[in-house]
Amino acid sequence: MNKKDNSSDLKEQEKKSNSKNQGQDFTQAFSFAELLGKGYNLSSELEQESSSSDFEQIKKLTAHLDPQVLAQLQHNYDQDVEGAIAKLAGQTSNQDQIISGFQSYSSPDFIYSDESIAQASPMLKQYLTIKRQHRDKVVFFRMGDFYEFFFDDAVLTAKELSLAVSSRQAHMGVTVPMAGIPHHAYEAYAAKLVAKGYSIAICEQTSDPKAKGLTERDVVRIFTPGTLSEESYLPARDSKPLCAVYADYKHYVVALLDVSSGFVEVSGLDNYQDFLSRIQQYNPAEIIYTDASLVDHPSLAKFHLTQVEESYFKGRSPLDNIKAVYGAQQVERFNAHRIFVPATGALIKYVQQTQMVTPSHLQIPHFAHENDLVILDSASVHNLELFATTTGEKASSFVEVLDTCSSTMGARLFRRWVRQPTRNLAQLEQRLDYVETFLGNDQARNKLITLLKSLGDIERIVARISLGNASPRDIGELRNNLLIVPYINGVFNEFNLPIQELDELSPLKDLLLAALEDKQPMFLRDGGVIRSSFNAQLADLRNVRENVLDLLANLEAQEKARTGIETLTVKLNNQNEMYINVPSGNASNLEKIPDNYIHKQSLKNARRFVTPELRDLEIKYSASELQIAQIEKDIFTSILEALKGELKYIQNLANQLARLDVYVSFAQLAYTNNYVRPSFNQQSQLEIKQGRHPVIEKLLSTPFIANDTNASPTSSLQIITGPNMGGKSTYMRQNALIVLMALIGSYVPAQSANIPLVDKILTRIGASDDISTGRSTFMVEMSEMAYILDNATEKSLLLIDEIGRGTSTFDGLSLAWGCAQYIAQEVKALTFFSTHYFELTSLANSLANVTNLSVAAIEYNEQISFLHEIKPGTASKSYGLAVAKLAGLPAQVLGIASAQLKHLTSLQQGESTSLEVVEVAPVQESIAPEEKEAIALLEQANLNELTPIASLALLERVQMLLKKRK
Ligand SMILES: Nc1ncnc2c1ncn2[C@@H]1O[C@H](COP(=O)(O)OP(=O)(O)OP(=O)(O)O)[C@@H](O)[C@H]1O
Repeated sequence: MNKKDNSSDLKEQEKKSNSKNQGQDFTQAFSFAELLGKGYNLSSELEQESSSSDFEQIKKLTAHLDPQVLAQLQHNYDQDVEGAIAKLAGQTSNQDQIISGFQSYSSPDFIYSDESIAQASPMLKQYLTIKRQHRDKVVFFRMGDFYEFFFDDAVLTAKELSLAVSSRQAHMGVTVPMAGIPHHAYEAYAAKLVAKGYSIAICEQTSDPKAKGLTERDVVRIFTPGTLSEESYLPARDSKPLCAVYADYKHYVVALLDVSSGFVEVSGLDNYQDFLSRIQQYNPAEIIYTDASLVDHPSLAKFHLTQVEESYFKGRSPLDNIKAVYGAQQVERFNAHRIFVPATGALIKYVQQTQMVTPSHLQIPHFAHENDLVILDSASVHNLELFATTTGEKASSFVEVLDTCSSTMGARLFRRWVRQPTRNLAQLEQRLDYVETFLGNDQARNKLITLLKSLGDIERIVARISLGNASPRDIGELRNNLLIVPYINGVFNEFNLPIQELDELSPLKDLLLAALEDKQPMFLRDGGVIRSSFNAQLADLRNVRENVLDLLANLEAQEKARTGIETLTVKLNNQNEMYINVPSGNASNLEKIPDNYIHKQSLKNARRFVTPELRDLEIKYSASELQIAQIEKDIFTSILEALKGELKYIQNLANQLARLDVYVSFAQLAYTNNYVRPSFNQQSQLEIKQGRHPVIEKLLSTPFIANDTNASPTSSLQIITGPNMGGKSTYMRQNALIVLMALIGSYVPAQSANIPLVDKILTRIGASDDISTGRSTFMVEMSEMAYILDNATEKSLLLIDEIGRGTSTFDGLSLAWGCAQYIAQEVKALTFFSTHYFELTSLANSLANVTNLSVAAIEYNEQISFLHEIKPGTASKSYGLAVAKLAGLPAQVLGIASAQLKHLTSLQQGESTSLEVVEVAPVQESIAPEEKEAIALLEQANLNELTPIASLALLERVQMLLKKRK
């Protein structure tokens, strides 16, 4: 659209606004109101631009509107943007109208060229210069009371945030769409965009907007999906971490940072597949990289990938950044792990660049030692339903069902542990010792749960203090939490074993107790943050404000007594002026006026005076409001500074509380669900007595059948056969989940469990097309299998469920056999291998480390009943037809299938040569005539009229018929 079109748009609006029902045309009026709102706020700058004819037009157009309608719309717009927009969207019925004419708009690259910037008006020049540096972000450009969006950003925000888009004068022949939001509502809008995966640059006015000339502007904060610390952008019980990835010729590195808590972890992997798995495990909200080939893999396509300059990762900058944040001591530690430097340094720089401060809350990086890591491939995370079920539902996932943490800090730590199981034995035993201790006293544990439930999110408050966006409410919350800590320490004494006490941070607590009012406002500007008792000047000023009328009354009484003028009054007017009023009708009054009264004003019936004392009070009173705000601000800032100095200790306390919460919740889980403490071994032995599936047992309404597991290097490959629906997948998953639970330090659902410290849990369960990468079911299956065969070791745990289903029977069987034999002979990992190919069970005849297991089922009268019991040996048959019957397949189909099954069996035994079409007569209704009669009797009975006796007779007849049927 060019300028001509644009002005014709405005003419069209003018025409509409002149029409009789202009007041009812909400949509139209709304956009005028919006324009007007912008016009007011932009006026000084727009008017300075020689070519601001559009501004003139806006003024002209809005002048036609009924002022009342306009005022109301303006008010709606300011008070309730969301509501006004929703109303607008509702009335326009379709979003296209809101962005009329801009659907296919795209601003050309040349508008960011030097030439374009040179030709732009001053304000646009400023905008383009800033936007040129932030092309990949939506720029929130502050203009007066609004944040404005221009060009593509305007069209994008109009679409994503349902804003009305207008256009200003064209630049270089290119239409300039613009949209805007009121500044005070920006958080909600920004949160929406960030949730949709956009990055945002907030550009503020950095010089006084009232001063002459162009207001200076600069980007003060960048929001990206992985660098958020504000509560409104983050899920409470999970984190949105940032990852940096790097590789040299030998190693792959993933560095993780949770900006909202300061947690940093770096892992080095020696192969690309493990590197990919590690990223999946972390599930970052954003990944930064410089080398594109490193992230060019379909499994990473779902992540928000941000390419940064090479200097983030290379040269001196990374080490300098590490030094700036952690000091020389940590640099030495990094010297021993040089490969960790680039990615860690890049993380720090990215946070500096987006938050515009050097973060002081980053925790000492945890180097994930390769010997401690347990790799979970993405198939395991998916198939073990750790964070969502395979159908995408969150509520019945492992973490949701087992998260009983009392605080959000604990809930996030629990999820982090689930993502990062460990095989560091000392660490696991220490966690389990705590769980055991807390399990030891139910009453004390319940007290701890109550206390932990009242905790706020200290971890995130620490991050906000460090990044400079902590609110008074945050600090009030911190104070309240510090008050709880001594009580928690008190409960520790009730347990049998000694528990290290939490640091109560008493000096800090005392400071906050003394300084902060009991209740804190959200914003400092709302006032009432600091206690009067904390600062004498503040007390004095508040006293003046709150007690001014009393003070004046006292003064009045005092002056009356001193002067003897009975009718004298001391007044405060609307302009905050104070004076002594002496009625002048009585001459004796005037004679009594003392020397220190200074004449202020003479009225017809009175004279007004001030005294030095009264003037002091007046000055104090007028200035008190601003002074109070200033004093509160100064004190609050100094408190924040004090807290920054103690950040490490507060963070340490937050970490301790989070861990405590997880231990207590593990103890509570163990108590309510009858879990047991696992033991560990390095010999790849998995021995579980009466193991259960931790999630299914909680969701089933019927009792869960517990099963034993005994796998070791002498029986490392366990082939499981049995009917569909028999419980094979459940059994395999339960084994993996029990191992995983043990490797995060939890008790496990079993009577006893001896768990191997496995290096990887790799899974191949179920078949699904991967539409996103265009791979067929069979291709996905084979790729996953290839990864497993390539990466599994003797120390791994493998779950393989029905490999070879997506191709012909013989191909499938041969492939399944090949994989099973290779795993048994070469990989030697502990493997649960479920299959419907009975042929595979004969592997056990020739390979010593292969064991056969089967799921028991009973078939009676063509009905199948599942026992869900796992037993040694091979299943006698597959019961596929019985299950199909259960599922309701037509009887005729079952008849054909049954005949073909017989043929196939004889074919295998060489008795016949090929399959042929089988004719099966339409199956007669399997229902007996007696049953039919019984049903008809029940159907026809009028229950409203049946007497009790007749009902009994009917029941008797029905029962007799059913007994008679064959
Ligand atoms: N041990 C158990 N105790 C109670 N119910 C169970 C048990 N194991 C499985 N089930 C129930 O049986 C259902 C089917 O189990 P599962 O999916 O494990 O069977 P399967 O043998 O793997 O079947 P298929 O071969 O068709 O994949 C489960 O959803 C669960 O409700």
